[in-house]
Amino acid sequence: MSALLPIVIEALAFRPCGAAVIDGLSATIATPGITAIVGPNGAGKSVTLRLLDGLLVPDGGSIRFGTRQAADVRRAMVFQRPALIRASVHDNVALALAAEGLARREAAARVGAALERVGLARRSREAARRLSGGEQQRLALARALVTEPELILLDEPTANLDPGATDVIEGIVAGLAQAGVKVILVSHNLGQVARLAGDVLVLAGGRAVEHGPARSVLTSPRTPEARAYLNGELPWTRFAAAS
Ligand SMILES: Nc1ncnc2c1ncn2[C@@H]1O[C@H](COP(=O)(O)OP(=O)(O)OP(=O)(O)O)[C@@H](O)[C@H]1O
Repeated sequence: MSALLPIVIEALAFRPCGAAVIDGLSATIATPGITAIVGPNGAGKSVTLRLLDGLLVPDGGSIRFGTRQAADVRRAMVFQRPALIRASVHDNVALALAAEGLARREAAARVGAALERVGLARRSREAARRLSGGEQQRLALARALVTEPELILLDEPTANLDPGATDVIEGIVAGLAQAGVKVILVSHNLGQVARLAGDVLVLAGGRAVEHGPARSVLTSPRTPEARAYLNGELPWTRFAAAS
């Protein structure tokens, strides 16, 4: 199979109501493993993930996935708040396979393997809505994994979770990356970014302001926008003070 990498984002624009939400974003994601996208609220991180997933269509620019046609890239996205149906844990995962037309036995095996991977195999008959927040997020991960994605897009997957549940999710995500799945993770948890990511892309105002190895971006950011975000400053305070 031809390569998924590099993912080349070029002059990407998204202007849903005239005003630019994504404003000429360019970046090349060339390394396997986990890429983190960070930046202040409203920077355009979630929209970028949706554009990468194909859920939103850009108004300009392009996203290329190695030598592959975008439509052939098996992608899955996990949202901050998992949208679950009123059904069992098993059926919530099986739903993701509905379009694949698999034989019942094969579908059941795939669902079982995905639930095993996130530690929910024994809970498969329970009602999904009765799971805790952390368990629901693991279920959302299983629903993404069952489609056997090459690229998984995670939008703040641990934003509402306690440290223990966060640790479990981080272990699953690290395992996916080790197994060769390309992961792009949006997170405000900079400790998590330091633990997981190989490279970090910083967005501000719908543009990429910095991109590099996690260690150097997190410890010595080069641009004022990245420094402002990573130092926990409110950017408008900083820039207003400078003007
Ligand atoms: N589908 C959409 N159509 C129009 N505007 C949108 C859409 N999705 C998001 N926006 C707007 O785009 C801007 C960026 O939103 P986005 O959710 O990408 O920010 P973010 O960087 O993920 O922020 P946060 O850290 O707060 O989650 C916001 O002003 C938001 O209201």
